[in-house]
Amino acid sequence: MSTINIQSMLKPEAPSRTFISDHRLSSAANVCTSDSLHNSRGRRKCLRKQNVSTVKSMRIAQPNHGTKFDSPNGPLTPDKLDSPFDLHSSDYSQGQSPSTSSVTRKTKIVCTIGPSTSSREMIWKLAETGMNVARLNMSHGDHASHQKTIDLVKEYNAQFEDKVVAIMLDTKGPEVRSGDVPKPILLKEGQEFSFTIKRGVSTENTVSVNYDDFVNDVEAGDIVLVDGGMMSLAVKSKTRDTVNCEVVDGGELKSRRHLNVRGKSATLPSITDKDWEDIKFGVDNEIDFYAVSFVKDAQVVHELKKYLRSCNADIHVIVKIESADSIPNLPSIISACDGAMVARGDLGAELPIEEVPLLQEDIIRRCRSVQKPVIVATNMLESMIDHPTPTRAEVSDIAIAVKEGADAVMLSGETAHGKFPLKAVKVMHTVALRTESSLPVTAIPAGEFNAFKSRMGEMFAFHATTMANTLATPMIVFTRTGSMAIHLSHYRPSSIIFAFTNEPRVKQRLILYHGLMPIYMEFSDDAEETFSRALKLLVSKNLIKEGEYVTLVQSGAQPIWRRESSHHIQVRKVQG
Ligand SMILES: Nc1ncnc2c1ncn2[C@@H]1O[C@H](COP(=O)(O)OP(=O)(O)OP(=O)(O)O)[C@@H](O)[C@H]1O
Ligand SMILES: CC(=O)C(=O)O
Repeated sequence: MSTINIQSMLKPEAPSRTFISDHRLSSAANVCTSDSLHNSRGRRKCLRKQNVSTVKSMRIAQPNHGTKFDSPNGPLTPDKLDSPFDLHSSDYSQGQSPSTSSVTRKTKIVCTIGPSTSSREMIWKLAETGMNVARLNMSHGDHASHQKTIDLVKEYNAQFEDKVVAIMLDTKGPEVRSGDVPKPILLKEGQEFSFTIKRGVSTENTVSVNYDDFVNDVEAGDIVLVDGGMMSLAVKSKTRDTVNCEVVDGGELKSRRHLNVRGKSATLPSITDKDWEDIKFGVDNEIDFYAVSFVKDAQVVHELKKYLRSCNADIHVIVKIESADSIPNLPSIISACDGAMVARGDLGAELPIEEVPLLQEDIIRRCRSVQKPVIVATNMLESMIDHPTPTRAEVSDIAIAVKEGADAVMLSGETAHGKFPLKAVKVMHTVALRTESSLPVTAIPAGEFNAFKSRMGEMFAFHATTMANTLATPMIVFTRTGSMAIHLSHYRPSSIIFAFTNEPRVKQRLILYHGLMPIYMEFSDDAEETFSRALKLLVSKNLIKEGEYVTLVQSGAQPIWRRESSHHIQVRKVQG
């Protein structure tokens, strides 16, 4: 076992900017020297000599850009990858579950549950294929149908200590929609067409809209988008109750279609009366996350959090960035929330579509810098709603989100009402896994060094990550609040992080974070006994092997065995 203890960590030498060069991590005993650790033969010898070894001084290498180097656990590049080329469409038609180990995938998968996937069988298969979070879209379905899904997910979760699917309730928000039409209205380019706030109108040149301020919000010259841009109309004039347009891009206007005005957000409150009812439904069911639609400022997040505190509900708030008005307020919104979703559908309707990739990158960067999870959503495998294979552009889209460091990627219609929901999850899994395997071992983002000096948990997470990366070991952390696991996830170690917690809600929540595999376990007062049980459990589940080395982190805001020891990072060999 190699141990770095806190007393020796309090006076680190000044680190360099982007990597530690010849950074000395000293501890009480001197068993392995810097040279022996850096030299692969020496390192093996040293680690073989005794399973318990203490790191005296260690050179931590520059970020490894693709070069394999030896470690006690073998090559650093992941070796357990599924082949990206082993997809056979016949294996993944609806109802068949491929056996996919999602253990080594770090980017999480959110699946929207809908008619294609709401059965018990499909929830099970989605979970086994790689779903980490089940999303309930409150724009569709009713409480009875969503209740059924929640119960099924909870039934699944109750069977496993090392598997979990979190539940995310996505609010409908202040959506503006056209009214019901008995049959689709054909819109032709150049034709005049009007939206009226009068109820129940459906003629070949006018349809109702469900939002009275629509006439006040739009001006001549605005562009109205239907279904996120499938059709578009230019506003020409308006009266007290009607907006007159000319069709720019035509199509078939069906019932209750989503309307956006390019560059403008509706002046409706972000949380509507229906949303409050749905939020209460979420509280009653102890769901894990709200995805709040059309957040425009931090105020709405504060309001929701205040309500949740008043109900004593421990539910995290993910803001959906999809409203034009949210963009100038991104810093305060991200500071107020618990995580964010890049909701590219509405974002690309309210803002010019060419802004979407840039905003995606910016939102991911902002969330990562404050250790909050970020989800990239919409159209990721859109063609798989109808087809068994994705387009190459869709595959690249997933790869880009993974490279940008998103915690999660999301499927919408693909799993809600698509023909190939399991295959879509499998494709997402495989593409994410393959992309992750190509990423260089993390360089710590510039600017991080100043932050961790004053924060013990972050400092430990940083050094533990550097050690685990250097030695190519999985990480194991024990956490009550989740905070240390989140710090570790932030540094994006090259291996998976097994996060043991004795809090079921923390287990549920951690599944959204990059690289974390949360596992429920009771903690005893005896740290050694708890470590030993944790290692046995991982071995019994084939998650680690006997003889393998693991990096064990014992730290965080509330160290669990405070009386027994100080903060520790240990490297130890898994014993039989
Ligand atoms: N619970 C549900 N019940 C029935 N259909 C659903 C449900 N959830 C999703 N769907 C269907 O899956 C489609 C895609 O889901 P998604 O979550 O992307 O909806 P959306 O973005 O709100 O789309 P839309 O604007 O069409 O409502 C929806 O348009 C709907 O047809
Ligand atoms: C997910 C969602 O709501 C959007 O992309 O608009």
